[in-house]
This record gives sequence, structure tokens and C-alpha cells, in this order.
Amino acid sequence: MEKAPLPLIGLTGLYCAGKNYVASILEERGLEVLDVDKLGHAATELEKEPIVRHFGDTVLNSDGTVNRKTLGELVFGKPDELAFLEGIIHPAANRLTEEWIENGSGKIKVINAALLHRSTSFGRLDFIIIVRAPLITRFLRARKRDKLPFRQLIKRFKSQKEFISQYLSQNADIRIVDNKGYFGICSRLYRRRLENRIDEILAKAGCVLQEPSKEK
Ligand SMILES: CC(C)(COP(=O)(O)OP(=O)(O)OC[C@H]1O[C@@H](n2cnc3c(N)ncnc32)[C@H](O)[C@@H]1O)[C@@H](O)C(=O)NCCC(=O)NCCS
Ligand SMILES: Nc1ncnc2c1ncn2[C@@H]1O[C@H](COP(=O)(O)OP(=O)(O)OP(=O)(O)O)[C@@H](O)[C@H]1O
Repeated sequence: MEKAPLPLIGLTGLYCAGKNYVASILEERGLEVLDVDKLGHAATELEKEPIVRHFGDTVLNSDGTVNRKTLGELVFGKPDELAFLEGIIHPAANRLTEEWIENGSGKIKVINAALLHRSTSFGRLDFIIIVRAPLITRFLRARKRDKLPFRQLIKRFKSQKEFISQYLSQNADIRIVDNKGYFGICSRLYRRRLENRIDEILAKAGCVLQEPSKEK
């Protein structure tokens, strides 16, 4: 008898909601996670020529690599410029994602992508995990991790205004995960709740590779 295909899961959420944080928990449970932001970074280097032609060589570091911080300043808050950059990066990221899906590893696969709703693989997903965190928590995490000026952060937040409604309008099968932790504040309690929620989702979807935690 032929084995049923393994589920393909999507993982998404707004800026600094904690997609990577959740991804690492899924990896601990034996799932294989693709980081599409990282594919985008690789695509930026591969497609450097048209990027520099359009945005100028101020987007280059002294070693010739693309300075993504500078590029971010030029695109966030400018929809036409962002759309231009996406037009270069997304086809490459989509191609690499499709290749990764086809490459059978025997593990349950998870696509971790901020722009999952626009991925060509969207229709292949069995369900989607959306990571949520309060706005202020996301803002503090972003300040700490990316060290961007306040205005830049606001622009990045604003560029994602319609992201969640996109999933709702596409009737996606959504599982919400709350990730409220930040620093030491209740972090162990939040972490335990988060892990329990992830185990619950995996168990219900028949993706359990280890016993879910009994602790509540
Ligand atoms: C502007 C760039 C150079 C900034 O690079 P940087 O290293 O600072 O950010 P990184 O790529 O790691 O993204 C961090 C977060 O920013 C947000 N973000 C990135 N791209 C976008 C976008 N097109 N629209 C809205 N939010 C975005 C997401 O929350 C993402 O998780 C880079 O994000 C980019 O090239 N974006 C356009 C292409 C794209 O959509 N990439 C993401 C998926 S392939
Ligand atoms: N529960 C948590 N407790 C403490 N720190 C956290 C928690 N979740 C996330 N963080 C921190 O917040 C920052 C953003 O988290 P993460 O990279 O997982 O978010 P993301 O949604 O993948 O971000 P982006 O889409 O912007 O790349 C990281 O520095 C991470 O270590």
C-alpha cells in the first residue's frame, strides 16, 4: 500500500511575531523548516545586478555584497520601490521553495515565510500556523534585534497592514499560536504555553513525532 504524503505546513506572522522562534521549536520536534527570508537574502546576492542598476551602488557594502539595511530604507514606505524589489526577489525565492518541497527528506516540511500568502506554494499547504504577538512586544523585539530607527520600523510595520486579512480572505486553514514572551517577563510561562499549543496543533494534525508535554 502506498504511504500517504507527508503534510506540508506553512508558518507565518507579522514582523517580529516570532516565526523563527516557533520554527526552532518545530525543528526540535523533528520537522524540517525552510526559512524563506534567508532564500530571499541569497536571491538578493544572485540578482545584485538589476538591484544595483535600479537603486544605485549606495546599496553595496565595501566588499561588494548588498547592504540590506540600506536597501530596506529605500523600499519600505515606498510601495512602488518595494514592488520592484519583490519582482526581482520573489521569482527566485519561489523557484528555490518549490525545489525544496520536491526534495524528499522523509520529514514533515514547514515553509517559514513572512509573505506566505504570495508564495506560489501557498495552494499546496495543508494548514498554516500564524504566530501572533502584541504590537508593543513586536516593536521592542524589532528595536533590539534589527536596531533600526523608529521611523524605519514604523514603515516596515505599515507595509504589512493587510497581511493577516489575506489569509482570512483566501479561506486558509489557520492555527493561531500566541508568542508573548520577551526577555525575562513571564518568559518561562509563555514558553511552556507556546510549546503546549504547538504540540496540540501537531497532535491534532497527526504530525506527532514525540509525546506532547503533559504539563499545562
Ligand atoms: C528589504 C530587504 C532587503 C531588507 O532585508 P533585511 O535583512 O533587513 O530583512 P529580512 O529580509 O530578513 O526581512 C525581515 C522581515 O521584514 C519584513 N519584510 C521583508 N520583506 C517584506 C516585504 N516585501 N513586505 C513586507 N514586509 C517585508 C518581514 O517581516 C520579514 O520577516 C529584504 O527584506 C527584501 O529584499 N525584501 C523584499 C523581498 C521580499 O519580499 N523578501 C521576503 C521573502 S522572499
Ligand atoms: N518568546 C520570546 N521570548 C523572547 N524573545 C523572543 C521570543 N520570540 C521572539 N523573540 C525574539 O524576537 C526577535 C524576533 O523573533 P523572530 O526572529 O523569531 O521573529 P520573526 O517573526 O521570525 O521575525 P521577522 O519576520 O521580522 O524576521 C528575535 O530576536 C527573537 O529572539
